[in-house]
Amino acid sequence: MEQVLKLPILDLSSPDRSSIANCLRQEELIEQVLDESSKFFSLPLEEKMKLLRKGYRGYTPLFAEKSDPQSTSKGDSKESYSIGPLENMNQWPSQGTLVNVFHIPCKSSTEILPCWRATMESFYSKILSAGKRLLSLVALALNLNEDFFETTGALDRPTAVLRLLHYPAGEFGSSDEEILGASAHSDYGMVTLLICREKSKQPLVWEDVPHINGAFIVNIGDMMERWTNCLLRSTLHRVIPCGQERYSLAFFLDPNEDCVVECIESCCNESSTPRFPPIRSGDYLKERLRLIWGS
Ligand SMILES: O=C(O)CCC(=O)C(=O)O
Ligand SMILES: [Fe+2]
Repeated sequence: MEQVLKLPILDLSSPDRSSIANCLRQEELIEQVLDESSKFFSLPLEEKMKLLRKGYRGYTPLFAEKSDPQSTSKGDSKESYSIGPLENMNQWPSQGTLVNVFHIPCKSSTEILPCWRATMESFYSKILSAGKRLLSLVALALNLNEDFFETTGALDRPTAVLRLLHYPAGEFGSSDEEILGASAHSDYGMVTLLICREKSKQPLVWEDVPHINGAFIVNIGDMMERWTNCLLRSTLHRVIPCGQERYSLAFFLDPNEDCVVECIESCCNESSTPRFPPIRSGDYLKERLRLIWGS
């Protein structure tokens, strides 16, 4: 029998939580982003390869990433395109100019995707403010000031990345090789807001996370787990192929690269001492990304 995980559903649509509520009401925009995303992924491979990932931004082709670096498979059966941050470009020397972030100047892409950049920028700004509001609620839940993640500097030029994901349909592995859409992993940062168009089936040992229209799935990331001394646990998750094409959008809201992530005072005491040494967010992220890309 299929098991579906009963996750708590947080309704943030009360008037005093307007920025999140406004974002969650953007179902039309979300559909547009998914449409624009599918148009991008339907471009010929050579067009997409012109936009190959620089740093973490840009196009990552099929099998180029292993979300679980220990996996012996040839890679995840997904392709992705990562965007962000939109401003303060100098913090990522590899990223180049604003135009390069979107890699749009190639003529055919401009013609095929006239609304692409505007749609992504609009969605990026909205999901960023929703993520920030969500973090203020996390802070309140931890008995901290609402602006805790602002005052630590985490949200001052955060490492916030919108990732468009496409899992093509089809059998990719030989019978003795298990190829997953995304091999098992937890996300690395603070919180991830996830939207998907198709729901994927997980075998019994994993639990199926249902998609609800107009809602995000929220994953706690590893840096949040370190900050809270495991009070908030990061979520191990994966995507298995279900024989159908699948599109999703993941928004990773991670701290400013210079932010030092160390156990929050209210999350440790004499019997629960800090489990992790302080780390600089940028160093931690760089190492985790090096492992999944193998470079
Ligand atoms: O596509 C999904 O549903 C999950 C993607 C994911 O876990 C990731 O990119 O980190
Ligand atoms: Fe993930």
